[in-house]
Amino acid sequence: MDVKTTIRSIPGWPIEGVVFRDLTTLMQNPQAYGQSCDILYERYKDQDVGKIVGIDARGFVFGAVLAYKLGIGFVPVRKKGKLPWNTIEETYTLEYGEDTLEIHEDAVEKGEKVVIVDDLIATGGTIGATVKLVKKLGADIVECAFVVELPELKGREQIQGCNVFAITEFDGE
Ligand SMILES: O=P(O)(O)OC[C@H]1O[C@H](OP(=O)(O)OP(=O)(O)O)[C@H](O)[C@@H]1O
Ligand SMILES: Nc1ncnc2[nH]cnc12
Repeated sequence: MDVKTTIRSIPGWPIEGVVFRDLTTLMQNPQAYGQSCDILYERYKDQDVGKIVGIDARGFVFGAVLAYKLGIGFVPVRKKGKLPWNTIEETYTLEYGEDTLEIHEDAVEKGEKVVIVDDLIATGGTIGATVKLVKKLGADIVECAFVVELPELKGREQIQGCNVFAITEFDGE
C-alpha cells in the first residue's frame, strides 16, 4: 500500500499558512503503520546500529518500534524539563514556534552508531538541534530517518553532511 494516502492534511492548523500533515491517521491504520516500521527495519537491519534516538513526541511512535524490531536500545530526546538525569540541551525554531530539546548526557556512547527517527522533517529545526546534541555526545549518526519530508521547507539544509531518508514526501501539494 501507499502509506502517504493514509496521512490527513489539515490546512490552517495550528496557525494560518501551515498545512498540517497529521500522521495519527497513518498510525491508526495497522497496514500503514506496520509497513512504515517495516521499511525502516529493512533499511537498518544490517547496518550494525547500536541505538535508535527518537524525538519527542511523534518520533517515539516509530523509533521505539524500530528499536524493538532491531533488538537494540531506544534513547528519547525530550522537550525541556522532562528528563530526570543530567542533560545537555539545544534551542531551535520550527514552523510554528520555538522549543528546547534535551538528551541525557550518558544516553549514547562515543563512536556508537545511531539512527535518529522522527515522524516528519519540515524546516529542520528539530532534527538540527537533535543532530547537534547527538554529535556533542560523540555518537556516529548513520542516518536521520523520517516517515514524511516537506522538501519545500528545506529541512535538509540544517543537517548538511548527514544522510537523510524519508519514506514519503509532500511537495507543493
Ligand atoms: O522540521 P521542523 O520544522 O523542526 O518540524 C518537525 C517537527 O515538528 C513536529 O513536532 P512538534 O514540535 O510539533 O512536536 P510533537 O511531536 O510533540 O507534536 C514533528 O513531529 C517534528 O518533530
Ligand atoms: N506541516 C507540518 N505538519 C506536521 N507536523 C509538522 N511539524 C512541523 N511542520 C509540520
